[in-house]
Amino acid sequence: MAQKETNGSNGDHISTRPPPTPSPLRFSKFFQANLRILVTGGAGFIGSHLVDKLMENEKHEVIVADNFFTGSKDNLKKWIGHPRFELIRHDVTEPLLVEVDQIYHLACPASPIFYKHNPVKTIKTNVIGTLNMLGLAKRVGARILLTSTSEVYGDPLEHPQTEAYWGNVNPIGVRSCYDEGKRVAETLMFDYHRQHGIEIRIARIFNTYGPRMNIDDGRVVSNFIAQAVRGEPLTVQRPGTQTRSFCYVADMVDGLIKLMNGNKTGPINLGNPGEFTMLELAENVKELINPDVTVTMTENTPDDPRQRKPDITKAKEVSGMGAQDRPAGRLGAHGG
Ligand SMILES: NC(=O)c1ccc[n+]([C@@H]2O[C@H](COP(=O)([O-])OP(=O)(O)OC[C@H]3O[C@@H](n4cnc5c(N)ncnc54)[C@H](O)[C@@H]3O)[C@@H](O)[C@H]2O)c1
Ligand SMILES: O=C(O)[C@H]1O[C@H](OP(=O)(O)OP(=O)(O)OC[C@H]2O[C@@H](n3ccc(=O)[nH]c3=O)[C@H](O)[C@@H]2O)[C@H](O)[C@@H](O)[C@@H]1O
Repeated sequence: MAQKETNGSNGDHISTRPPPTPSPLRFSKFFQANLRILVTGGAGFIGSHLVDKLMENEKHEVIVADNFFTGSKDNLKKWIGHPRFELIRHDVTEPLLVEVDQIYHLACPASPIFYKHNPVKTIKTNVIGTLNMLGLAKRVGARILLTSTSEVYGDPLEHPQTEAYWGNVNPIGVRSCYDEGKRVAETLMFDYHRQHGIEIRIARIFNTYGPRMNIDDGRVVSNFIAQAVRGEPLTVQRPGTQTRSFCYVADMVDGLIKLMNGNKTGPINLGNPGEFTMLELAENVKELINPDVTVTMTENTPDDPRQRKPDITKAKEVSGMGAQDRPAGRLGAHGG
């Protein structure tokens, strides 16, 4: 079939190839909900909050597929046994056959210490896992959203980062299994979109924080809070002037749902442009939680990005997605 594409830099790539038709099984007599939604990685931090939000809509049926590497059933315990909810222990590096209308593809360890723990598995999850989910989307005619990352910009030489920036990424470093893995995942999404007409959405998520972060997964917000609560020194990795921009998880989930249901393919940056140095963050946590703790400088890890701040102009264009644009206030303002 003839196919025409526009490949604009404004997040609205359009393939004129019609999307695949839903499988007839989707409309079997067991079908009840208006929308059946698969969330891979739904037992994790962001995924479980996304499931909570999706389940609020009584017309949704939600299926979670997760291998529980970094996620936990505990995050979903309030939904286990619910008639509109199913939990499958499944590794996305293996094919999955389910009849769904939308796929939120989150499965991937996100904390640097976990994704570096088994880098070959991490890249398999990003590449083979995304291929499998795209194959599923093609077979059943589902729309698929990938949670990519600000790490696709690597150690960015442009600041703040717009979606048009191609990044500065080390292809052979210890973070490459994750950042290059996500870059390949984005490539696969666009190839399936152009070649097969799959309806795709790509979110480039910037550092997100909130309840259910693993206390011991090494991410900076949970590390500092846990250290402050225990009365231990806050470990700022050198030089401490590196920056990050932190988004509250409820805002992230709203952004993901709006992106999925809007008409832009992305990639679209999702995050809060409020930018902190790690030293500022430590001082902030200290002041809010335990003014008696000290701040200590420790060794950093290779290829740590020196600055990161999203340009969220495009996110704001997707109707009502300004929720991420919180003032660059104190992290505690959300009580998360
Ligand atoms: N949290 C952030 O700041 C952030 C930033 C950028 C991008 N992201 C992306 O968002 C997504 C969710 O991140 P998170 O912070 O909730 O991480 P998380 O580690 O809490 O959740 C990831 C989930 O995926 C599951 N998983 C991992 N490998 C899998 C596999 N092979 N098969 C099936 N399930 C698997 C884990 O068990 C876990 O439940 C990830 O794709 C991550 O790359 C997160
Ligand atoms: O938002 C993103 O795109 C990425 O952000 C994070 O990766 P990173 O920014 O390295 O997250 P942290 O491990 O929380 O580190 C943030 C900064 O804090 C510093 N840090 C970390 C831990 C600590 O105890 N002290 C400390 O100063 C690190 O050196 C780094 O500069 C996530 O964990 C990735 O999954 C995600 O894709």
